[in-house]
Amino acid sequence: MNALARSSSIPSSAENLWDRMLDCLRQDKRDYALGWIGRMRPLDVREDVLVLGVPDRFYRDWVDDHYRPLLEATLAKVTDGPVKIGYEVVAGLAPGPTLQAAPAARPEGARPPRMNARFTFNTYVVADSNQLAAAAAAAVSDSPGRAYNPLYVYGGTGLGKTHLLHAIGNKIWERDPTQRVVYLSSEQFTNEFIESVREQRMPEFRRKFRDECDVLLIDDVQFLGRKEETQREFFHTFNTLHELGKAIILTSDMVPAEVPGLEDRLRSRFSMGLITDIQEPTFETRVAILQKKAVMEGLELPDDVAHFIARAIQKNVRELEGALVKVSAIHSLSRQPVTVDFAAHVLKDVLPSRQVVDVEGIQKEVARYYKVPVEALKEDRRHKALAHARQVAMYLSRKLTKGSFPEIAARFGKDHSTVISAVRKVEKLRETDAGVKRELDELEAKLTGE
Ligand SMILES: Nc1ncnc2c1ncn2[C@@H]1O[C@H](COP(=O)(O)OP(=O)(O)OP(=O)(O)O)[C@@H](O)[C@H]1O
Repeated sequence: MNALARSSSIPSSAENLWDRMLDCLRQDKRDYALGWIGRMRPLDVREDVLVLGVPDRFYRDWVDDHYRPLLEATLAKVTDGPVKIGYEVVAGLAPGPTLQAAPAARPEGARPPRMNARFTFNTYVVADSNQLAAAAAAAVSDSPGRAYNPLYVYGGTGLGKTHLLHAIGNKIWERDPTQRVVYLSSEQFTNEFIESVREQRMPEFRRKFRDECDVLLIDDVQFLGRKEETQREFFHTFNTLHELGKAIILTSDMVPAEVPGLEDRLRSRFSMGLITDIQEPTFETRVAILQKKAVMEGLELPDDVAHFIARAIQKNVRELEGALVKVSAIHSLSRQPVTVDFAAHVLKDVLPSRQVVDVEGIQKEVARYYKVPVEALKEDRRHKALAHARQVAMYLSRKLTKGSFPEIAARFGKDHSTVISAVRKVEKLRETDAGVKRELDELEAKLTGE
């Protein structure tokens, strides 16, 4: 029996539940949402899902983007047990209000300015490289102002700091849209401060950041360095919010102690809560991120292509994402299948030439160099020259693609112990045999373009 029907005090029919939800929304003064929500029809209760009828897919996506948290919170109030909202398109239902009309009809329900609805915990891949930062961010969004105040997240460019900052703000706001979440970069804070001074609007500025703020999210806090007046204002903003138990979350590309020109009193304030870093993602994390983003893009991404891109772009998730978007866009325009060759071609301008090296490319180059057929590299023939070429190709595959032994072995139709012993043998030869060293140097130069 499903959770909705389990409790005898709970209405079992979809209509009954829906009426109670609408009453609840009116009582909670959420009438602004009824324009959209009120046009849906309760259809059914399946497992733990209340299924609502919507006129079309556009309507469904809009309602889901804007009202799912409110709908699920309201559903939780009128029933118990884990319950979710589902949608089904029903022809003939009245179409929704126009998009333009919607924000005016629901001003207090609008997402806080500058907040990106795409950056959520659901779309964030957690791995070793960001585990602590993600766990701390989740804790802060569960108990804002109590857990780790301030939370200070630092790390290199394009590694997901801004994403986490938005995820915290989105989660707090989605759970309770009355929470006043203020997000901006430290540069924007500086600009607003300067403008407010110039236009004599400081009381308004202080009201915004001190009185009308429950959660302050400041991105790239390192830009406060050497801005003395702004730092002074920020110091007082920080103290006021902190004393009131309001949550403060900061990101930066370095630890507070290293931010040039940052006053000591801010350094020590920034270190009062938790300082945590985000490291460069490992190969496995990069693959996981690509796979998640591919699902979001609606792109079917074969594993070997994900591995190829993840090997080529190692330091920056933004670039990783950019590469995937490019592959996806050109695939949908050209309808060409997504293969490693296709990705290498599409990304040739994005990737430095040494980065587009893959096992197939290495096999071709090595075969050409030793004047043997490519296919012979994948066979078992023990002819001395062939065995040498095969071992060199395995060694270079390991060195230049950073692929795992089993991955490389699969490309040669061998098992991984064969690749391990080939790599060891060539490593030794490189040190002891000047001829082999020269061959390897020449091959590497050809393959990497260096
Ligand atoms: N772990 C992750 N999971 C999913 N997406 C990620 C992850 N890390 C980064 N991204 C994505 O990479 C892109 C860049 O991330 P973000 O803007 O948060 O980086 P940043 O660390 O703030 O960079 P910068 O210091 O340059 O501002 C975003 O589109 C973000 O969604």
